[in-house]
Amino acid sequence: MCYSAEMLKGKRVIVTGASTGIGEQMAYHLARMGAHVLITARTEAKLQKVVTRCLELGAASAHFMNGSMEDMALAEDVVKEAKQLWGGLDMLILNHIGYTYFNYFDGDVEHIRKLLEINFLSYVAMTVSALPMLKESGGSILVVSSKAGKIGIPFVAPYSATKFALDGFFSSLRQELIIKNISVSITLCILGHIATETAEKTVSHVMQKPGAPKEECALEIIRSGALRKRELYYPYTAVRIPLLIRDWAPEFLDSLTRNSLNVENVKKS
Ligand SMILES: NC(=O)C1=CN([C@@H]2O[C@H](COP(=O)(O)OP(=O)(O)OC[C@H]3O[C@@H](n4cnc5c(N)ncnc54)[C@H](OP(=O)(O)O)[C@@H]3O)[C@@H](O)[C@H]2O)C=CC1
Ligand SMILES: C[C@H](CCC(=O)O)[C@H]1CC[C@H]2[C@@H]3C(=O)C[C@@H]4C[C@H](O)CC[C@]4(C)[C@H]3CC[C@]12C
Repeated sequence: MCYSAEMLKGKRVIVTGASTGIGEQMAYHLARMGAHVLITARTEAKLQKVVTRCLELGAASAHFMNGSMEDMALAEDVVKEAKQLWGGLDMLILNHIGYTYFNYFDGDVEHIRKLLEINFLSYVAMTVSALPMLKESGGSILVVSSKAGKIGIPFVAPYSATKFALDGFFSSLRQELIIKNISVSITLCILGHIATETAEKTVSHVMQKPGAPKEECALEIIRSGALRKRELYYPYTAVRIPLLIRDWAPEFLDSLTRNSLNVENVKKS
Protein backbone atom coordinates (compact mmCIF):
# COMPACT_ATOMS: atom_id res chain seq x y z
CA MET A 1 0.00 0.00 0.00
CA CYS A 2 1.29 3.48 -0.87
CA TYR A 3 0.58 6.44 1.39
CA SER A 4 -1.15 9.61 0.20
CA ALA A 5 -2.70 12.40 2.29
CA GLU A 6 -5.91 11.78 0.27
CA MET A 7 -6.33 8.57 2.29
CA LEU A 8 -7.45 10.64 5.27
CA LYS A 9 -9.88 12.93 3.40
CA GLY A 10 -13.34 12.70 4.93
CA LYS A 11 -12.19 10.12 7.51
CA ARG A 12 -13.65 10.35 11.03
CA VAL A 13 -10.84 10.52 13.59
CA ILE A 14 -10.64 10.81 17.40
CA VAL A 15 -7.34 12.20 18.75
CA THR A 16 -6.83 12.15 22.52
CA GLY A 17 -4.40 14.46 24.31
CA ALA A 18 -4.63 16.94 21.45
CA SER A 19 -4.46 20.26 23.32
CA THR A 20 -0.63 20.37 23.15
CA GLY A 21 2.43 18.53 21.86
CA ILE A 22 2.28 15.68 19.36
CA GLY A 23 -1.52 15.32 19.67
CA GLU A 24 -2.07 18.97 18.72
CA GLN A 25 0.19 18.53 15.68
CA MET A 26 -1.71 15.38 14.65
CA ALA A 27 -4.97 17.33 14.76
CA TYR A 28 -3.47 20.00 12.43
CA HIS A 29 -2.15 17.42 9.94
CA LEU A 30 -5.53 15.65 9.88
CA ALA A 31 -7.28 19.00 9.38
CA ARG A 32 -5.05 19.84 6.39
CA MET A 33 -5.92 16.41 4.95
CA GLY A 34 -9.65 17.23 5.19
CA ALA A 35 -10.55 14.75 7.95
CA HIS A 36 -13.31 15.09 10.56
CA VAL A 37 -11.66 15.44 13.98
CA LEU A 38 -12.89 15.03 17.54
CA ILE A 39 -10.17 15.99 20.03
CA THR A 40 -9.93 15.55 23.80
CA ALA A 41 -7.86 16.73 26.79
CA ARG A 42 -8.67 18.45 30.11
CA THR A 43 -8.15 22.12 29.23
CA GLU A 44 -11.18 23.57 27.42
CA ALA A 45 -9.54 26.85 26.38
CA LYS A 46 -6.63 25.08 24.66
CA LEU A 47 -8.93 22.61 22.91
CA GLN A 48 -11.11 25.49 21.65
CA LYS A 49 -8.03 27.11 20.08
CA VAL A 50 -6.97 23.85 18.42
CA VAL A 51 -10.49 23.33 17.02
CA THR A 52 -10.54 26.88 15.59
CA ARG A 53 -7.15 26.32 13.93
CA CYS A 54 -8.28 22.93 12.55
CA LEU A 55 -11.26 24.59 10.87
CA GLU A 56 -8.98 27.28 9.36
CA LEU A 57 -6.68 24.54 8.05
CA GLY A 58 -9.52 22.76 6.22
CA ALA A 59 -10.91 20.10 8.55
CA ALA A 60 -14.20 18.62 7.27
CA SER A 61 -15.43 19.22 10.85
CA ALA A 62 -13.77 19.78 14.23
CA HIS A 63 -15.16 19.20 17.73
CA PHE A 64 -13.77 18.76 21.21
CA MET A 65 -14.72 17.14 24.50
CA ASN A 66 -12.85 18.02 27.67
CA GLY A 67 -12.30 16.08 30.88
CA SER A 68 -9.82 13.82 32.61
CA MET A 69 -9.19 10.29 31.37
CA GLU A 70 -8.98 9.12 34.98
CA ASP A 71 -12.73 8.87 34.52
CA MET A 72 -13.60 5.80 32.39
CA ALA A 73 -17.05 7.28 31.75
CA LEU A 74 -15.37 10.11 29.82
CA ALA A 75 -13.40 7.59 27.75
CA GLU A 76 -16.69 5.92 26.75
CA ASP A 77 -18.55 9.23 26.26
CA VAL A 78 -15.98 10.48 23.75
CA VAL A 79 -16.63 7.45 21.57
CA LYS A 80 -20.42 7.90 21.97
CA GLU A 81 -20.00 11.52 20.85
CA ALA A 82 -18.24 10.35 17.68
CA LYS A 83 -21.18 8.03 16.96
CA GLN A 84 -23.64 10.88 17.47
CA LEU A 85 -21.66 13.33 15.34
CA TRP A 86 -20.69 11.06 12.46
CA GLY A 87 -22.53 7.76 12.85
CA GLY A 88 -19.19 5.89 12.68
CA LEU A 89 -15.44 6.05 13.19
CA ASP A 90 -12.42 5.33 11.00
CA MET A 91 -9.43 6.02 13.24
CA LEU A 92 -8.89 6.11 16.99
CA ILE A 93 -5.63 7.80 18.03
CA LEU A 94 -4.79 7.13 21.69
CA ASN A 95 -2.14 9.65 22.69
CA HIS A 96 -2.89 11.32 26.06
CA ILE A 97 -0.76 10.78 29.19
CA GLY A 98 -1.08 11.96 32.76
CA TYR A 99 1.55 14.03 34.52
CA THR A 100 4.55 12.08 35.87
CA TYR A 101 7.99 12.86 37.26
CA PHE A 102 11.44 12.15 35.79
CA ASN A 103 13.47 11.00 38.79
CA TYR A 104 14.39 8.01 40.97
CA PHE A 105 11.28 5.94 41.85
CA ASP A 106 9.85 7.49 45.02
CA GLY A 107 7.83 4.46 46.20
CA ASP A 108 4.45 6.12 45.54
CA VAL A 109 2.16 3.25 44.55
CA GLU A 110 -0.91 5.52 44.28
CA HIS A 111 0.84 7.51 41.55
CA ILE A 112 1.30 4.31 39.55
CA ARG A 113 -2.37 3.37 40.06
CA LYS A 114 -3.53 6.79 38.80
CA LEU A 115 -1.12 6.73 35.86
CA LEU A 116 -2.27 3.24 34.89
CA GLU A 117 -5.83 4.52 34.81
CA ILE A 118 -5.00 7.48 32.60
CA ASN A 119 -2.28 5.99 30.34
CA PHE A 120 -3.55 2.41 30.08
CA LEU A 121 -7.08 1.63 31.31
CA SER A 122 -8.70 4.57 29.50
CA TYR A 123 -7.01 3.37 26.26
CA VAL A 124 -8.60 -0.04 26.80
CA ALA A 125 -12.00 1.49 27.65
CA MET A 126 -12.00 3.66 24.52
CA THR A 127 -10.97 0.69 22.38
CA VAL A 128 -13.79 -1.49 23.77
CA SER A 129 -16.34 1.25 23.03
CA ALA A 130 -14.94 2.03 19.58
CA LEU A 131 -14.46 -1.52 18.28
CA PRO A 132 -18.03 -2.00 16.92
CA MET A 133 -17.72 1.17 14.80
CA LEU A 134 -14.14 0.35 13.73
CA LYS A 135 -15.20 -3.17 12.67
CA GLU A 136 -17.90 -1.65 10.50
CA SER A 137 -15.52 0.81 8.82
CA GLY A 138 -12.46 -1.49 8.69
CA GLY A 139 -10.73 1.19 10.70
CA SER A 140 -7.53 1.64 12.69
CA ILE A 141 -6.34 2.05 16.26
CA LEU A 142 -3.12 3.99 16.82
CA VAL A 143 -1.51 3.57 20.24
CA VAL A 144 1.15 6.14 21.05
CA SER A 145 3.85 4.49 23.14
CA SER A 146 7.51 5.07 23.87
CA LYS A 147 10.99 3.63 23.84
CA ALA A 148 10.32 3.49 27.61
CA GLY A 149 7.50 1.03 26.81
CA LYS A 150 9.95 -1.47 25.27
CA ILE A 151 13.23 -0.85 27.12
CA GLY A 152 14.16 -0.26 30.77
CA ILE A 153 15.01 3.45 31.00
CA PRO A 154 15.90 4.93 34.41
CA PHE A 155 13.81 7.66 36.13
CA VAL A 156 10.51 6.78 34.46
CA ALA A 157 9.44 3.63 36.36
CA PRO A 158 5.71 4.50 36.78
CA TYR A 159 5.40 5.87 33.22
CA SER A 160 7.33 2.93 31.78
CA ALA A 161 4.99 0.45 33.50
CA THR A 162 1.97 2.01 31.78
CA LYS A 163 3.62 1.92 28.36
CA PHE A 164 4.76 -1.72 28.69
CA ALA A 165 1.16 -2.56 29.61
CA LEU A 166 -0.02 -1.04 26.33
CA ASP A 167 2.32 -3.32 24.37
CA GLY A 168 1.05 -6.40 26.21
CA PHE A 169 -2.62 -5.60 25.75
CA PHE A 170 -2.63 -4.26 22.22
CA SER A 171 -0.17 -6.82 20.78
CA SER A 172 -2.38 -9.60 22.16
CA LEU A 173 -5.58 -7.97 20.89
CA ARG A 174 -4.03 -7.56 17.43
CA GLN A 175 -3.42 -11.32 17.28
CA GLU A 176 -7.05 -12.04 18.22
CA LEU A 177 -8.39 -9.66 15.56
CA ILE A 178 -6.27 -11.41 12.93
CA ILE A 179 -7.43 -14.88 14.08
CA LYS A 180 -11.07 -13.70 13.86
CA ASN A 181 -10.49 -12.10 10.43
CA ILE A 182 -11.56 -8.70 11.75
CA SER A 183 -10.19 -5.92 9.61
CA VAL A 184 -9.19 -3.45 12.33
CA SER A 185 -5.48 -2.56 12.37
CA ILE A 186 -3.52 -1.77 15.52
CA THR A 187 -0.35 0.33 15.20
CA LEU A 188 1.90 0.65 18.24
CA CYS A 189 3.97 3.83 17.86
CA ILE A 190 7.33 3.58 19.62
CA LEU A 191 8.69 7.08 20.02
CA GLY A 192 12.07 8.29 21.22
CA HIS A 193 12.75 11.77 22.59
CA ILE A 194 10.47 14.31 20.88
CA ALA A 195 10.83 18.06 21.39
CA THR A 196 7.44 18.86 22.93
CA GLU A 197 7.10 21.53 25.60
CA THR A 198 6.41 18.95 28.33
CA ALA A 199 9.37 16.76 27.37
CA GLU A 200 11.74 19.73 27.15
CA LYS A 201 10.65 20.97 30.58
CA THR A 202 11.04 17.50 32.06
CA VAL A 203 14.21 16.07 30.50
CA SER A 204 16.29 18.74 28.73
CA HIS A 205 18.78 18.73 31.66
CA VAL A 206 19.60 15.04 31.17
CA MET A 207 19.49 14.68 27.39
CA GLN A 208 22.70 15.01 25.37
CA LYS A 209 20.90 15.68 22.07
CA PRO A 210 17.80 17.72 21.16
CA GLY A 211 14.48 15.94 20.65
CA ALA A 212 13.09 15.12 17.20
CA PRO A 213 10.51 17.55 15.72
CA LYS A 214 6.96 17.02 16.96
CA GLU A 215 5.42 18.05 13.60
CA GLU A 216 7.28 15.32 11.68
CA CYS A 217 6.59 12.83 14.46
CA ALA A 218 2.84 13.57 14.26
CA LEU A 219 2.82 13.02 10.50
CA GLU A 220 4.72 9.74 10.82
CA ILE A 221 2.15 8.47 13.33
CA ILE A 222 -0.76 9.26 11.00
CA ARG A 223 1.09 7.76 8.01
CA SER A 224 1.84 4.52 9.86
CA GLY A 225 -1.81 4.22 10.87
CA ALA A 226 -3.07 4.91 7.34
CA LEU A 227 -0.68 2.21 6.07
CA ARG A 228 -1.94 -0.15 8.79
CA LYS A 229 1.62 -0.84 10.00
CA ARG A 230 2.15 -3.10 13.01
CA GLU A 231 4.65 -0.78 14.71
CA LEU A 232 6.24 2.60 14.06
CA TYR A 233 9.76 3.48 15.23
CA TYR A 234 10.42 7.23 15.34
CA PRO A 235 13.07 8.60 15.11
CA TYR A 236 13.97 5.39 13.30
CA THR A 237 17.63 4.80 14.17
CA ALA A 238 17.41 6.03 17.76
CA VAL A 239 14.57 3.61 18.44
CA ARG A 240 15.00 0.65 16.08
CA ILE A 241 18.69 -0.08 16.79
CA PRO A 242 18.28 -0.32 20.60
CA LEU A 243 15.29 -2.61 20.08
CA LEU A 244 17.38 -4.90 17.87
CA ILE A 245 20.14 -4.99 20.51
CA ARG A 246 17.66 -5.54 23.36
CA ASP A 247 17.25 -9.32 23.23
CA TRP A 248 20.81 -10.16 22.14
CA ALA A 249 22.82 -7.98 24.52
CA PRO A 250 20.51 -6.60 27.22
CA GLU A 251 23.27 -5.59 29.64
CA PHE A 252 25.12 -3.76 26.88
CA LEU A 253 21.91 -1.88 26.01
CA ASP A 254 21.29 -1.05 29.70
CA SER A 255 24.76 0.45 29.91
CA LEU A 256 24.37 2.37 26.62
CA THR A 257 21.07 3.79 27.89
CA ARG A 258 22.55 4.93 31.23
CA ASN A 259 25.53 6.48 29.46
CA SER A 260 23.29 8.40 27.03
CA LEU A 261 21.85 10.42 29.95
CA ASN A 262 23.45 13.08 32.12
CA VAL A 263 22.45 11.15 35.26
CA GLU A 264 24.51 13.48 37.47
CA ASN A 265 21.86 16.15 36.79
CA VAL A 266 19.10 14.04 38.38
CA LYS A 267 18.72 14.91 42.05
CA LYS A 268 19.12 12.01 44.49
CA SER A 269 16.63 12.26 47.33
N1 LIG B 1 7.59 13.93 24.03
C1 LIG B 1 8.33 12.83 24.10
O1 LIG B 1 9.58 12.86 24.22
C2 LIG B 1 7.68 11.50 23.96
C3 LIG B 1 6.31 11.34 23.96
N2 LIG B 1 5.77 10.08 23.84
C4 LIG B 1 4.33 9.88 23.85
O2 LIG B 1 3.69 10.79 22.97
C5 LIG B 1 2.41 11.14 23.48
C6 LIG B 1 2.27 12.65 23.55
O3 LIG B 1 3.31 13.19 24.35
P1 LIG B 1 3.58 14.77 24.39
O4 LIG B 1 3.00 15.41 23.19
O5 LIG B 1 5.00 14.96 24.71
O6 LIG B 1 2.74 15.15 25.69
P2 LIG B 1 2.03 16.51 26.11
O7 LIG B 1 2.27 16.66 27.57
O8 LIG B 1 2.37 17.65 25.22
O9 LIG B 1 0.47 16.19 25.87
C7 LIG B 1 -0.27 15.42 26.73
C8 LIG B 1 -1.73 15.60 26.40
O10 LIG B 1 -2.52 14.83 27.30
C9 LIG B 1 -3.47 15.68 27.95
N3 LIG B 1 -3.69 15.20 29.31
C10 LIG B 1 -2.88 15.33 30.39
N4 LIG B 1 -3.44 14.77 31.47
C11 LIG B 1 -4.64 14.27 31.06
C12 LIG B 1 -5.69 13.59 31.72
N5 LIG B 1 -5.64 13.31 33.01
N6 LIG B 1 -6.78 13.24 30.99
C13 LIG B 1 -6.85 13.53 29.67
N7 LIG B 1 -5.89 14.16 28.99
C14 LIG B 1 -4.79 14.54 29.69
C15 LIG B 1 -2.83 17.08 27.91
O11 LIG B 1 -3.77 18.13 27.95
P3 LIG B 1 -4.39 18.74 29.29
O12 LIG B 1 -3.25 19.05 30.20
O13 LIG B 1 -5.15 19.92 28.81
O14 LIG B 1 -5.30 17.69 29.82
C16 LIG B 1 -2.20 17.05 26.53
O15 LIG B 1 -3.16 17.32 25.55
C17 LIG B 1 2.28 10.44 24.84
O16 LIG B 1 1.57 9.24 24.69
C18 LIG B 1 3.72 10.16 25.23
O17 LIG B 1 3.82 9.04 26.07
C19 LIG B 1 6.54 8.97 23.73
C20 LIG B 1 7.89 9.08 23.74
C21 LIG B 1 8.58 10.35 23.84
C1 LIG C 1 15.49 9.43 28.00
C2 LIG C 1 14.77 8.63 26.94
C3 LIG C 1 15.66 8.38 25.78
C4 LIG C 1 16.96 7.75 26.16
C5 LIG C 1 17.69 7.28 24.96
O1 LIG C 1 17.43 7.71 23.84
O2 LIG C 1 18.55 6.42 25.15
C6 LIG C 1 13.46 9.22 26.50
C7 LIG C 1 12.73 8.27 25.57
C8 LIG C 1 11.26 8.49 25.82
C9 LIG C 1 11.17 9.65 26.76
C10 LIG C 1 9.95 9.86 27.68
C11 LIG C 1 8.68 9.64 27.07
O3 LIG C 1 8.37 8.58 26.61
C12 LIG C 1 7.67 10.75 27.17
C13 LIG C 1 7.49 11.23 28.53
C14 LIG C 1 6.53 12.31 28.24
C15 LIG C 1 6.48 13.46 29.17
O4 LIG C 1 6.17 14.57 28.34
C16 LIG C 1 7.72 13.74 29.98
C17 LIG C 1 8.93 13.09 29.46
C18 LIG C 1 8.84 11.62 29.21
C19 LIG C 1 8.83 10.89 30.53
C20 LIG C 1 10.06 11.24 28.33
C21 LIG C 1 11.38 11.29 29.12
C22 LIG C 1 12.60 10.91 28.27
C23 LIG C 1 12.43 9.60 27.59
C24 LIG C 1 12.38 8.50 28.64
